[in-house]
Amino acid sequence: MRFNTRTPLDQDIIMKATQHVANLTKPLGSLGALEEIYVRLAGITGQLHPDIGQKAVVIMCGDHGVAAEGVSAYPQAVTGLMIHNFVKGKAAVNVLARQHGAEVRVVDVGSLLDEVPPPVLNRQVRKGTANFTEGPAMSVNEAKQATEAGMAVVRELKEQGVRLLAVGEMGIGNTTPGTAVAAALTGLDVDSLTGRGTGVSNEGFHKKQQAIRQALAIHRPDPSRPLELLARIGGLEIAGMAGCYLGAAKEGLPVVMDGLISTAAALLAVKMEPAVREVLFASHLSVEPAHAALLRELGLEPLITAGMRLGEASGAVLSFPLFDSAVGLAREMATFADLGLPNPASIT
Ligand SMILES: O=C(O)c1ccc[n+]([C@@H]2O[C@H](COP(=O)([O-])O)[C@@H](O)[C@H]2O)c1
Ligand SMILES: Cc1cc2nc[nH]c2cc1C
Repeated sequence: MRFNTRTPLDQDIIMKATQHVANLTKPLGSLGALEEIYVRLAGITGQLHPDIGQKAVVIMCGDHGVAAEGVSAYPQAVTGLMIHNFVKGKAAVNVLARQHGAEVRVVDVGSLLDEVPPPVLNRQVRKGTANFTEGPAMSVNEAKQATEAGMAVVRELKEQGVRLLAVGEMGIGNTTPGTAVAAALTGLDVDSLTGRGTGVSNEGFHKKQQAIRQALAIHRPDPSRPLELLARIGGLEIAGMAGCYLGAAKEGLPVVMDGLISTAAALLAVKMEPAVREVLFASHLSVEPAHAALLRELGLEPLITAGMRLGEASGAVLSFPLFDSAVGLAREMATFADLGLPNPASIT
């Protein structure tokens, strides 16, 4: 399957933005990652002064059959309970979204809930994945449906005026498929990639490594067939997030990833459609070891290292003020020309 995306970056604006940021009244390169953010936002939006005013966060939710292996510190019912918590506006991501002016869109692509509380979008493809230590997590068609649900949500948000997006997830057990996807895509060994997720016990940690190893042995996932890989060892919310990134590339919308699971979905989306890489931004560095490996593979540096491992797009939303700062600095700072100097090189 091909997901058509347009070529996102405007090279002419990139050149102008690079020149503009070099002419600001500061030592060359001294605003570090903020300069890169600004230039890339300009390239994606085609605007020398990018409009990222209207922001949204998408939280993809799904349950996992592999939870039956005892791989999480929390019971599976917490996925549904947290969906209700998002609706009440009481989860960490709701607080951060209020603080940083972002709308929260919760999408259920496959939790175990029989009744999905409004205004959560009910896009359940099935009620949780199958246990991937026994068979494929889902069918290729189900993975495709969940991916398309993510693409559709992003299209709607763009139409509603959203200009900067954060993507995250909720799904008890999902650091297990997240790590399996990371192992399959990076080729690194399971021992070095597996972390404790929500804080699983030693016993659970060994079961988790065992489950991942077994899944890789049974399914032999092929990185050159990302949709099939996603169906075999991924998850419904992972597919939904991959669709969000594909949608963002198609719509020319900058999109901020969160931790391990959302970054695994992003690398899958890049494997499906390489142009996705151009619209992706890393926010924080999760405690999960597989997260650093995935970011390395994507060639992206996290902005924040805060020892977080929450998920639900919390790290992504936390980074929003840095994006506003990047754009505000480029818009409001004086240039050397304003000080009567032709260009920064003439100062030395
Ligand atoms: O984003 C991360 O890097 C991250 C790291 C650890 C845990 N999580 C969250 O915790 C849940 C998965 O953890 P677990 O232990 O149940 O696999 C899921 O809801 C994620 O949002 C998220
Ligand atoms: C309480 C709780 C909240 C979460 N948010 C994202 N993942 C989570 C996992 C748990 C257990």
